[in-house]
Amino acid sequence: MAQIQWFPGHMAKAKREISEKIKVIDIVIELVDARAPYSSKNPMINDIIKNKPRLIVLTKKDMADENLTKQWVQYYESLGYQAMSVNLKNFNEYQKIIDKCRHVLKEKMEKELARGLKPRAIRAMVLGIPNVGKSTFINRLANRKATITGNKPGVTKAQQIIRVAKDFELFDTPGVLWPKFEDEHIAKNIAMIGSIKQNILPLDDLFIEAMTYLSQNYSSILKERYQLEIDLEDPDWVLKTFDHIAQLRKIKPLKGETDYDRVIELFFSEINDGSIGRITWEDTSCVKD
Ligand SMILES: Nc1nc2c(ncn2[C@@H]2O[C@H](COP(=O)(O)OP(=O)(O)OP(=O)(O)O)[C@@H](O)[C@H]2O)c(=O)[nH]1
Repeated sequence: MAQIQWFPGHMAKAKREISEKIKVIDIVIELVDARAPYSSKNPMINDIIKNKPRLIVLTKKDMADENLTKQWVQYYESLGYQAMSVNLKNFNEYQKIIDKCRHVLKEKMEKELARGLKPRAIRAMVLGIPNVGKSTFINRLANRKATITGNKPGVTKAQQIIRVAKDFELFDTPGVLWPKFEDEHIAKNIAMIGSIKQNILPLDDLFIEAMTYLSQNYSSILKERYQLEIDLEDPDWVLKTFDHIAQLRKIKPLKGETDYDRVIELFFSEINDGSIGRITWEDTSCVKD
């Protein structure tokens, strides 16, 4: 779960460090969370990475709504980016990511060879806001086959470039970027996907927002998981929802009242571990810029 507190100083430092590293890489692998593929993007990413080739990877596709994931991949492709969705817990997916990077850079590498330059490995860097799977991605590839290729010019000692395939190298630390904080819709979504601590926002509000969204978009999940049907027209729907879940899950009352905090805790733990079902918190109509 995300722990970073972002201050202007942190943001400037992250931006500076990434801009520096970008100089020695061929491609940026931008990870976003498939459950909120717009809200989990860094607001300044275009400015930070400029025209560097980029692959947008929607992670956690196993936790997201399949149809919406397709829609989002198509959306990013329609903007001219290479995009794909993956489940980083599945090792087979990693090869697809590397293949896609090779595809993106095919022409560039061929041109280099034609100019008489020595064949060399593609060099990539992983970027993304907290909790989108950056460490999972790097660690998994590194454990498989990690050869430290030593310090290269422009790379500080603490940061190594690791070779993960014959023709593919990766920075062993990711670029951690800040999320968009500016509007409530986005703050809610990044809380839902664990990129900011959920308790930064009032949890009861977040619970109500989530239940409203689920009843409008995923009523079948509510029915299946909690045998719950919400009537948003009913002025008492919130209290009824709390009572229903408390009863269903046998949550002990607290001083004769429903233990609201326990219900909220249980609900968010099921959201966080994905046991609630596959949910995406936004479709492409939410894009503003
Ligand atoms: N189900 C599922 N879980 C994933 C996937 N990718 C990552 N995770 C899980 O998501 C959580 C966060 O992954 P990390 O790799 O720590 O994410 P990060 O971007 O490095 O996070 P920070 O260190 O906060 O910047 C971990 O519990 C991972 O196991 C995925 O594709 N599917």
